[in-house]
Amino acid sequence: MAQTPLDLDQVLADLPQWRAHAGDRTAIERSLRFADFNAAFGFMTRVALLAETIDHHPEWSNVYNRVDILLTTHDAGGLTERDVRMARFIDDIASSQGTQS
Ligand SMILES: C[C@H](O)[C@H](O)[C@H]1CNC2=NC(N)=NC(=O)C2=N1
Repeated sequence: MAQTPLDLDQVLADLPQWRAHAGDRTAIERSLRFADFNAAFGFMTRVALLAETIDHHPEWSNVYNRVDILLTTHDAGGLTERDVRMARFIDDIASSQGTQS
């Protein structure tokens, strides 16, 4: 579902733990480190359940206890409220489970 893209700087101003993607797409990124693979995969499972619920999916990779996440809305060619909602959800979980790396 297409939506009007949000301004990158305004999104980042509200999400201090996220950074701008340094590529040719408008996207935000956050890297997290957990205690171990079990904790990292548990986090990914919780995010995956939200992703299916709101039909909005992160681009991410996992190596042992590390999860690198990129958020953007492909359908809109930029950032939308769905990315902000996903980022806030991730921040909430990470504040109790993960650490920034
Ligand atoms: C058909 C389906 O609703 C779309 O492809 C959804 C699925 N998940 C998505 N996830 C993300 N990150 N961006 C999208 O534009 C998107 N679109």
